[in-house]
Amino acid sequence: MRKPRNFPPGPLWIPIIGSSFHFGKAGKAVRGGPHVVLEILSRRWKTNVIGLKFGGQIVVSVSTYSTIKTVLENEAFNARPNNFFAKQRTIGKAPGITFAEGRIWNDQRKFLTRHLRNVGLGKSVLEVNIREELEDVISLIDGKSEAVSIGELVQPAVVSSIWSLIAGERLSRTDSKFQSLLLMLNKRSEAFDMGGGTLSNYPWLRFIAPGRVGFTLIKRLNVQLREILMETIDQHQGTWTLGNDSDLMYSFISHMHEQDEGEKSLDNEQLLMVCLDLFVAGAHSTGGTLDCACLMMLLHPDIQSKAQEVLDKEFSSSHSFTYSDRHKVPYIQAILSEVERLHQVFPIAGSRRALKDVDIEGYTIPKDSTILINLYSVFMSKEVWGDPENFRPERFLNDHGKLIIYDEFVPFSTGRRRCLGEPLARSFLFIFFAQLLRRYRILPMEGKALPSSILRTGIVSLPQPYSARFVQRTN
Ligand code: HEM
Repeated sequence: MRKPRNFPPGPLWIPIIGSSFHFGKAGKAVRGGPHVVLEILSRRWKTNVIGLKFGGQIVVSVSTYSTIKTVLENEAFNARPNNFFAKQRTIGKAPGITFAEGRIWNDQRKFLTRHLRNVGLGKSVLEVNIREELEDVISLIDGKSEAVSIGELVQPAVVSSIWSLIAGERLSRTDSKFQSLLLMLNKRSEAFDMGGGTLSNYPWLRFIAPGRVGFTLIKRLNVQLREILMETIDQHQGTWTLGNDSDLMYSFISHMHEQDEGEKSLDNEQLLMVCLDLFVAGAHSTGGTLDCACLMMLLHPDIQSKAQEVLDKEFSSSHSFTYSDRHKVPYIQAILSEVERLHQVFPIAGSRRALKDVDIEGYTIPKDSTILINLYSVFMSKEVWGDPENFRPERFLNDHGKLIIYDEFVPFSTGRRRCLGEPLARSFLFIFFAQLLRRYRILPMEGKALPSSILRTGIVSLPQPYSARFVQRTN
């Protein structure tokens, strides 16, 4: 295939594999994931818009804040790629929320935003739920005499919080349903890391090496996840009564009853996919960010000490944190912001698809191209941050110690399709982080090398597994 007319510059296309060879070659020369390679290519070609082709897919990567904002605010980029990866993640035929578009996306987005506002965000229901999870994590840490792998403790807590919002019940960590859900979500994420990109670009590989590209595992996990979620959806269908919107499943069933005669888009399949999308989008991202925040405290003891001084000054040791406490401790918010900036769990924000031919910075992006939004380029911009490679929470504070809101700080993306769960993620991160730091000194393991701050790149970038000592503070 020849490059389309007025296509953005980028590496040479080779028959069948497109830019993969040159992309891979550029990748070998740098340390870091695809976002780093895209940034290098962008500099090499002196452009914010790079044109690529992976297998049969035309891909365009955009970098720098102004170009990214232009793309994210353009309705013509408000769809997601419709490739093999997208089809595999949908289990059945329903689009859910993350891969929905057009009228269904609009409806589901409005419905979910309203529901999350009503039952959760800013309401005590959500905070009670987060606090219960936190107490569980604290009891597990207190029960350990030595190494704590905080990532392994907090990720189940996020899954459990999301489950409570969805199904209105709290599952104990030892509950077999919860254990299966957690295991499957983790394995599914690993399987997509292993094969997601390859399968999207070369879907025919599933016939040749289904095991190696993760296809067999993805299929099996889809069936198992479906069973767990459908069982709970069926229970909700059986017990639903008019006016009971106490959890997301009931609320969705009410919404189903409201849909126009003959309208078929809202059904159990769609509810199943919405639930799965919330787990997939929210669990590893929120858990991974908190894990990173603890790691940064371990690696920067001076910053940890300052954070603890700030917390000790404002709150007693028996204080139970709420999200509104954040206003009293901007330094804690600054630390979390700096973690989100320097260690992005999504260095490439959710990919988009061009709904028509669109001109960006003088280049023509062909209809149906996949657009990669390289947030890494924004967060590592020298022009914006001066010293982007340093972990320096103070950059988020003004001379009066108040939080600075930067336009360029968009870890949850921007535009109409930005993250739906941001307030949930932010409440979770603040309450957990503040309470853990108020209670524990996070220390390295004695006699062991310090853990690395370089993240493992995958669909979500996460810290490499590490252990720390969580020593209870005395005051
Ligand atoms: C630190 C945690 C999180 C980060 C950094 C994050 C970041 C993002 C980003 C960058 C996107 C792509 C937006 C775009 O395409 O422009 C996204 C989408 C999304 N996120 Fe989050 N997210 C987090 C937590 C959560 C949580 C807790 C939930 C819900 C439980 C959630 C639900 C979603 C959904 C449903 C979408 C797709 C929205 C749509 O397509 O309309 N996220 N998130």
